[in-house]
Amino acid sequence: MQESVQKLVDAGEMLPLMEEFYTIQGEGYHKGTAAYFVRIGGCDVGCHWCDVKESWNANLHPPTATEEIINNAVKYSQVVVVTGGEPLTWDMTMLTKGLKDKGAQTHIETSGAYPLTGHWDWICLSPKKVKLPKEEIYEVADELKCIVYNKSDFAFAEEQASKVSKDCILYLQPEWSVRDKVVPLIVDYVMNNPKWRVSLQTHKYLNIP
Ligand SMILES: C[S@@+](CC[C@H](N)C(=O)[O-])C[C@H]1O[C@@H](n2cnc3c(N)ncnc32)[C@H](O)[C@@H]1O
Ligand SMILES: Nc1nc2[nH]cc(C(=O)O)c2c(=O)[nH]1
Ligand code: SF4
Ligand SMILES: [Mg+2]
Repeated sequence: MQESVQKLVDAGEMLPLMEEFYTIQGEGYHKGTAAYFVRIGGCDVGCHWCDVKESWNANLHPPTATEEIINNAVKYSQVVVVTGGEPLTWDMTMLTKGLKDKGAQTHIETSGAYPLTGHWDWICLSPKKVKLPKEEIYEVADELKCIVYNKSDFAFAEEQASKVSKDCILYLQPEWSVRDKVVPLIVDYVMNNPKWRVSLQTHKYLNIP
């Protein structure tokens, strides 16, 4: 990358944009709600079941002016979900300030593995064992969305739930490729531990992005 571009990316004035699309939030608390998704490339957390591995290598995604991302997003929706990749790889200050200045609600999907930047109306924290969240994000997470791939993920989810605020909404979401096997376990678990709720990737059932 050109040095001048690298500087702008470091400052959050440009971001490696992978894709952006207007759709229905499929997961978690806001599922069913129209939102504009901004997917930023770059992630080195390395979840083996990640459903967007094409996002990992930031160099494959063109550095795009943050102002351009903002001006485009607000044309479509008052709710903008920033995801990735891992958006907190980058400085989210400029992006979220610009979106909020234009009256948009800013939501983030994050593993929390990097320092929290940006001004967020909604933080969905989806912690990963392989790269744990930074301590600072637990107290400000609005929802905790733990992915269940096997039985050991329930213990990890409880550990993570003990770190968030009392108002944080707790979700268990099946890992897509093993959903038939883990959905019954999640259903049982939620009935026995009703502080948890089920989250499904409803967009995959609806065949929308
Ligand atoms: C692709 S990630 C991008 C944002 C951020 N890197 C993160 O992991 O939160 C968006 C959401 O999809 C979830 N996810 C990714 N792959 C999944 C899969 N195969 N099954 C279920 N959920 C998945 C993640 O846990 C996260 O909540
Ligand atoms: N419809 C839809 N809802 C989503 N919620 C979180 C997503 C993500 O990949 O971060 C996602 C996604 O990719 N599509
Ligand atoms: S942290 Fe998110 S984007 Fe990164 S590998 Fe895991 S699920 Fe995929
Ligand atoms: Mg997704």
